[in-house]
Amino acid sequence: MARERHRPGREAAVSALLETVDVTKRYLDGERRHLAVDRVSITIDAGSLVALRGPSGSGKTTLLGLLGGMIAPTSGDVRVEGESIVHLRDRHRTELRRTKIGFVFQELALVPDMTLDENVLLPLVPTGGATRDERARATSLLERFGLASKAKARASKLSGGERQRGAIVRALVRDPRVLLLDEPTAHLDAANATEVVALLAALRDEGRAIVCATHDPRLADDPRVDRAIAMADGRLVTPPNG
Ligand SMILES: Nc1ncnc2c1ncn2[C@@H]1O[C@H](COP(=O)(O)OP(=O)(O)OP(=O)(O)O)[C@@H](O)[C@H]1O
Repeated sequence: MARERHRPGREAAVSALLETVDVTKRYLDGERRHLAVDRVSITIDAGSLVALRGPSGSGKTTLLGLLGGMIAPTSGDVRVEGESIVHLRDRHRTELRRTKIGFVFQELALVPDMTLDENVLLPLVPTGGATRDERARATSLLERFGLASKAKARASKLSGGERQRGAIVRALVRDPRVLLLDEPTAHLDAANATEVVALLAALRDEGRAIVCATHDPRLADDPRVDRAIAMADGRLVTPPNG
């Protein structure tokens, strides 16, 4: 089921930031082929918070990976700000991913033996480390997310909620316009889940496109979510762009 919320006065600011056109991903699993995402066309606007829901194995994580250029499609197109990322050379795709897209994926959790501030600056290491502005930005993000006092704590000593907020800060350190999150409220208690949803809504209000794969009704049914899109067997259950 796709659900749309109308926000009066927001139309002028809205424009397509992310788009897939008939995108398909087929995994080769030994001799077997598995169709994880099947001809999905979806448009995600700037300034929108989207929940992607569906049963386990329906293709949510794969679609997130396709949207972020981390997974190469078998066919179809993926566009960021109107530019196809499918045919970009690897170097350009990596650069685009670094600058425009933030990921918070379950398997990319914080490094337990590093401090929170080291974790947050980690995405900047491949390009020569943080500049003074980037350090200042990381500090102000940690403050904004209520983590300033934990900056020097090892990630292994943080609570689940602090780790999740820390992972979101890390994804924001380059100030991307697109944020993709896999199960951002899983394993959080009610108070922490509510806080994460409020933070995502605030980041949406700054004009970002935010897509969350989620099983969690505390997120998918929250009134601050603009669209809840359901997947089943690799397909969108209802038209996504209405
Ligand atoms: N690397 C892979 N190789 C082979 N099959 C894969 C691979 N990754 C995912 N799949 C299969 O593709 C299908 C979709 O997986 P995906 O992880 O996208 O689903 P999901 O909706 O995110 O599930 P969950 O909610 O459990 O995370 C599943 O059947 C899965 O087993």
